[in-house]
Amino acid sequence: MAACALELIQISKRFGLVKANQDISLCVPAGSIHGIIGENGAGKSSLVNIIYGFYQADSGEIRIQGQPIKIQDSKQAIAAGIGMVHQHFMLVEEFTALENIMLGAEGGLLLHEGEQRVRQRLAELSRLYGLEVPLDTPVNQLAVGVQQRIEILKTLYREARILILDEPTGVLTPQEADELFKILRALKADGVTILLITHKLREIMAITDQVSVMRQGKMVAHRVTAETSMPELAELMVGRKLQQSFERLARPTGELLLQVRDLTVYDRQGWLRVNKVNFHVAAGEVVGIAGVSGNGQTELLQALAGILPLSSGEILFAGQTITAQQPSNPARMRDLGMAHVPEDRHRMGLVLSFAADQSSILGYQRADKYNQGWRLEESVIRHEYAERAEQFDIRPRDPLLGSSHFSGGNQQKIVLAREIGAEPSVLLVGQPTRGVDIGAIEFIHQQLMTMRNEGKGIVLVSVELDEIMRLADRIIVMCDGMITGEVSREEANEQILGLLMANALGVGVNEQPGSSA
Ligand SMILES: Nc1ncnc2c1ncn2[C@@H]1O[C@H](COP(=O)(O)OP(=O)(O)OP(=O)(O)O)[C@@H](O)[C@H]1O
Repeated sequence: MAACALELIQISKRFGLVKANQDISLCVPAGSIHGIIGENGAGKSSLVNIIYGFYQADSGEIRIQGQPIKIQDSKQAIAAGIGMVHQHFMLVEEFTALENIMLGAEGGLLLHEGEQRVRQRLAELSRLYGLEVPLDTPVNQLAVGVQQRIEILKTLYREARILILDEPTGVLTPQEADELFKILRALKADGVTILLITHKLREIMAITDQVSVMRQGKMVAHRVTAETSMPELAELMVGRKLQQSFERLARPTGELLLQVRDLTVYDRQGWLRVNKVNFHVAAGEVVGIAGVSGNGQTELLQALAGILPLSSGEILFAGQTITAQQPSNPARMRDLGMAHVPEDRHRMGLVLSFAADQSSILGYQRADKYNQGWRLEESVIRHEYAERAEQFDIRPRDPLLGSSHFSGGNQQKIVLAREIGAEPSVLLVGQPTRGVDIGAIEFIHQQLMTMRNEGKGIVLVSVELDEIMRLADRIIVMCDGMITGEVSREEANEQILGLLMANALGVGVNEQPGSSA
């Protein structure tokens, strides 16, 4: 086996009472792709944040190419040849790709001559590893997959030879994930060492050479990928066998809960995002909305939740008609019985500086049960949070811990527990299991199915086709803001959905098969 490009020796890290990492030892052989898996809160992000200098280990040693090294900040990590692509990108959205890549690399924006040099180098890197990136477009106009390529390019421009990716496919479509894997294989072929954190065992099997399993802060197993299997890894991660199916009551769908007619929505930058969309949701059904991310699904959910204004068309919900002239807002939609789990929990689902129990009532803080005169009823909030944390297995249980201090998957559970706990008649849910471990995915799917079986309506946006096909009764596909098709649960398969996602059938504005009007 090749020498360790990166070696960890008995790394430990505590946050208050939480032992995030306990005596972690790991050797990542040079030029290999090494996976790390583990449940939410197992300590994966903490570990890579230590390697990248965001956190300091309480004890233990890091060695790069056999040499012990102290990494006190990200500058030192970069100088040691380590690059990191975070779960949440670190790009300045208004800047172009080029500006982002240059930012901080050579003291900010360069003179024209310098810029040409940078462009040349980036062109070389792009060619070498298949990293196509439009350099002069502001980042906020680029698809998520492209933004991620910018992050990778940025690390390579800084000469990273060890690349850490923290859940890189959580935000990608299957096609974008395939692209990423091609890039990772090209990097590996060139001798780059890759450390990959993911919840997706299929990805582990497809791309890694070795895999290490973490549980509750400890490293519990190492395997050569070719010598293990998904069931073995799943069991090592959660310490039990997973249930494969859940109860889906065969029930006739009920009354119409939500109708959307000719809905057109522009985003805050003035781009047309939702283009004359028609669909409905009945009681007792999950309507899945599939699509490559960035094709209007986010804005559709936001318009339904009262966050984005309608440009034209109407939403009929709970006896109310919402139009451009008669707009709504999030508080009113909540009062009417619409709950929303936003796709981006960091920006919209939580206030990161709030304690967990405060985040758990966000948006519902005006409800009578939480208020006593002018004051918030803290004991009621705390009691309710304790119940939800127990039910959703939010770890750690501490209601006073800041929301930013929870692991990604546990933050997601806080948001889900709040919105499902509000007992809406329609739940809008975007990427419910992004960053969530397989045990928790099973639990969340079960919760959504229970809501459906109880006669609630669910609009489920997900880039995970497996998830949509598992949960949805009907699947609507969006491309370029339009509905390009609708398939029943029985008809759905990856090929059909893939074709509709690419609008290969060339559906236009006036011939939407998803129309229910
Ligand atoms: N800054 C912090 N302050 C307090 N506790 C923290 C902090 N960062 C992490 N923790 C805690 O450390 C533990 C490990 O968290 P970590 O984010 O490393 O888990 P993870 O395996 O990456 O989880 P996920 O898959 O959900 O992203 C968790 O219990 C978390 O709440």
